[in-house]
Amino acid sequence: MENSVRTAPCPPTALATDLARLSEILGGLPIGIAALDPDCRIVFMNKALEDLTGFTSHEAAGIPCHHVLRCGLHLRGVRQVETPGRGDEPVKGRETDIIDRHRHKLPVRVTRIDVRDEQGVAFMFLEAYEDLAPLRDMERRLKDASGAGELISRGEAMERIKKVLPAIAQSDSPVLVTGETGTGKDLSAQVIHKASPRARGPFVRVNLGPMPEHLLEIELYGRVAEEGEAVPGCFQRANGGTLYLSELADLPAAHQAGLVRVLDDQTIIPAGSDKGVRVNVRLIAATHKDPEELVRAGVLREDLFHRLGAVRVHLPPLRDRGEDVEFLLTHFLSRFAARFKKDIKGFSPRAIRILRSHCFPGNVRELKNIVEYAAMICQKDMILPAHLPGHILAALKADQSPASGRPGDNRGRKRS
Ligand SMILES: Nc1ncnc2c1ncn2[C@@H]1O[C@H](COP(=O)(O)OP(=O)(O)OP(=O)(O)O)[C@@H](O)[C@H]1O
Repeated sequence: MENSVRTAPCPPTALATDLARLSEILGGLPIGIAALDPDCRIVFMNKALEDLTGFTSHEAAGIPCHHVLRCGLHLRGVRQVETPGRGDEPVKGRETDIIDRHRHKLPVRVTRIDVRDEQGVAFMFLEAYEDLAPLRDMERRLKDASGAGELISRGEAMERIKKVLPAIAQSDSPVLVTGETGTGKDLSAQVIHKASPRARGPFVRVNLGPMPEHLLEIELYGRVAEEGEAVPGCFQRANGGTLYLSELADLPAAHQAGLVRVLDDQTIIPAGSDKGVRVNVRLIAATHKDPEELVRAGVLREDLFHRLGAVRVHLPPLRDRGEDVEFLLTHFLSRFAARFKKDIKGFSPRAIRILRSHCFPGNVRELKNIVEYAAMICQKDMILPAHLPGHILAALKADQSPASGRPGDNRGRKRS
């Protein structure tokens, strides 16, 4: 404080002593505090602001504030510095960004108060800087949990499933998610993770689709440093969180046996090592095939199926979800219209008839893609048949042909 008082031209001596006391008190506050003189030079900064800016109070004393407090408040417009007490609006809880010691933008909330003498003349300004980064981070996490990652539905089939997901999330058992492609297996796994006590841990997604054996081994269990650079496997990357393995049926039998061992003792052995590494991972596996049939065909090991299948979530195809189709069409249309900044009010009766009669072999993914395409090319306030992708109209025509014997309804068609 001594040095800060030294460079402040205005405060009377009594105040200098007061400031020394004040800085001692302000030093312990978790928000950044700066005192400025009437020329907007730094008089002192407390510890929190020193940590944020990377300047000590001693270094900053006497320097024009915009060199140290590099935020919108001090670097805006023609006047460069918004001068306190000279006709500018009062600064009370103003949200802006400040450049921190690492040259990163940090969101802050700034409040400024005038310190006045007996005549009411402001001779000093105190500014408080609240770090909003933790708040923004929490807002982002809440948005992720309830916004983009939400399973949208209205029909009974999905509502029933959504009701049991929170209970599944609370248990730590492995889960097997089944359902055709695009029914939301990956999304359901994310929902389970986000609602579970592991939500703060990582969610790691691995596609077990075709991969050479030796790479699969490394992808699953990692590699120790002796064989080159150490590579953490997906179990290590997911430590403390959830590992989502899609396309379980593509996992070769030898690796399935390894997976059973990991599920039993939560220990992995990285390639190039003979030492086990303990991991704390919840496993969610998925397949778009019928797991019982896979066991019968010898593709899925029975012991793995029993460990994974104790908790099962089966997502029905979209064609069996009744009112979900229209609900999802409306939901995605409002989302994409907003994203493309278009004022599209809905679907024309004919467009909705066509969509209603489509079987959506790609399920929700296909529906979402169709709406995205239609919203992108639509220049009217309504989605018309002409805005729908060609394959929908072609499928409709094929179904309407006399040879099909099904005039205009292709809902019963299953994905091949
Ligand atoms: N009920 C739903 N509400 C909102 N979006 C959904 C829903 N179901 C699926 N989606 C969206 O559809 C797309 C496909 O979903 P997801 O990847 O979860 O399906 P999947 O069953 O895992 O597919 P695949 O087996 O092909 O990997 C994603 O963009 C997902 O966000």
